[in-house]
Amino acid sequence: MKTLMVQTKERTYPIHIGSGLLRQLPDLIEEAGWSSEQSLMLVTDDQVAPLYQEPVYRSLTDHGYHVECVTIPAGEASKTLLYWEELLTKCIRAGLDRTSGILALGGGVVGDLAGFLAATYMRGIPFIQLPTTLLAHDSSVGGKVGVNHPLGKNMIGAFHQPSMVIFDVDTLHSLPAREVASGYAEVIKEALIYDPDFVSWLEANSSALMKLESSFVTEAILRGCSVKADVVSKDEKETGLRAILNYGHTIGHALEATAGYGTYTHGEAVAIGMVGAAMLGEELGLCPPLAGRTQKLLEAFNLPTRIRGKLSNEDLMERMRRDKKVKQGVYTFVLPRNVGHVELIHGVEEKRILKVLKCLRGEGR
Ligand SMILES: NC(=O)c1ccc[n+]([C@@H]2O[C@H](COP(=O)([O-])OP(=O)(O)OC[C@H]3O[C@@H](n4cnc5c(N)ncnc54)[C@H](O)[C@@H]3O)[C@@H](O)[C@H]2O)c1
Ligand SMILES: O=C(O)C(=O)C[C@@H](O)[C@H](O)[C@H](O)COP(=O)(O)O
Ligand SMILES: [Zn+2]
Repeated sequence: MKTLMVQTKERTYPIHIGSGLLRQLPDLIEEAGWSSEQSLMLVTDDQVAPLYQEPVYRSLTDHGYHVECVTIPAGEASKTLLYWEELLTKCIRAGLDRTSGILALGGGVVGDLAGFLAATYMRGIPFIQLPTTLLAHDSSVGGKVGVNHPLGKNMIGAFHQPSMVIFDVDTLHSLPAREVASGYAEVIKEALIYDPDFVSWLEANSSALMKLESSFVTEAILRGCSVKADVVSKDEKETGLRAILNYGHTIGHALEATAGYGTYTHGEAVAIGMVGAAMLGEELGLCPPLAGRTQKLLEAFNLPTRIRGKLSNEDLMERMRRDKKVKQGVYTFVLPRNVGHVELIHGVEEKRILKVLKCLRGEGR
């Protein structure tokens, strides 16, 4: 098992990464000060439940915990206020109190929703992230929790740090290929924003990584989580630096919401968004040519690099105007300066974005 630490004002907590960790859950959560006197709620989705709920439930109840299990339908469409309210009702009915804890067993959807539940139930109770998707190496760390609104991604939420992240890499072997690829989009993002050597390593090892060869995937998760943990430790609430973790997300989030949640996976949308950001960086003369290299890297991980389907520019632009990084109504993007280095740029002209959207539809380059 490898352990990284996240150090924020709210709390310092470990990210444990390794094989067989779900079997060691009772011992690991004890490290976070949890004990069988607490009631627990285990939140998961209906695709993860048949795979991993039972062993987790059994190991905890065998150690004397009282555990209530709740399941949401799998997929982005469940990350809503409706399911949040339904889960709150279950917490109240189950009699959870301020000493209770929530376990989020699943991908980013479960983690964000269960985390928001933990942030808001009785004004905040502890929770532990048990990520089961590759993408969730990103979502489980850093305390951004929340739900979508029909008008925009993650528009409702909070910062609420988990007490611990326990990433059992064995769970990745049941992931559909599309979700493996999607998870690598955020790994590639972490490399592109922070670490040129990491980018070269991903380029050199895409084939082993896509096959989920154990030492490679563990290293990718460790390096990705290190970037995330470092950025979050320096700027927990996104007053500055943390915005770089949003690379590719201005276009990405607009695509997800406009196409309908779940049409693109989050990672696919971010992949297209990163190509768009590289094109925009080039268009504005901020960086040397990077879009081609970005695209090649994403393609090596079977990720899309062009917009598909009929999505209107008006709808996409409207979503981008509502992006959470926007201040004083001007379009705001995280854009590259070079490989491994990005910056937050306010006031990008509409005509430049429209030109990039045209390229992303395969009409310009
Ligand atoms: N909070 C953050 O900092 C942050 C960071 C990145 C992404 N996110 C959010 O995360 C969400 C995307 O997360 P995701 O990609 O994990 O999606 P997800 O949670 O929908 O999981 C993807 C699919 O994989 C299934 N699945 C999960 N684990 C599995 C396993 N081990 N074996 C088989 N199937 C499994 C799920 O049931 C689902 O169908 C988005 O809502 C995104 O906005 C949040
Ligand atoms: O942790 C962050 O900060 C990120 O931006 C990570 C992103 O990968 C993630 O998708 C996050 O949920 C986006 O945050 P948002 O504030 O743009 O909703
Ligand atoms: Zn993301």
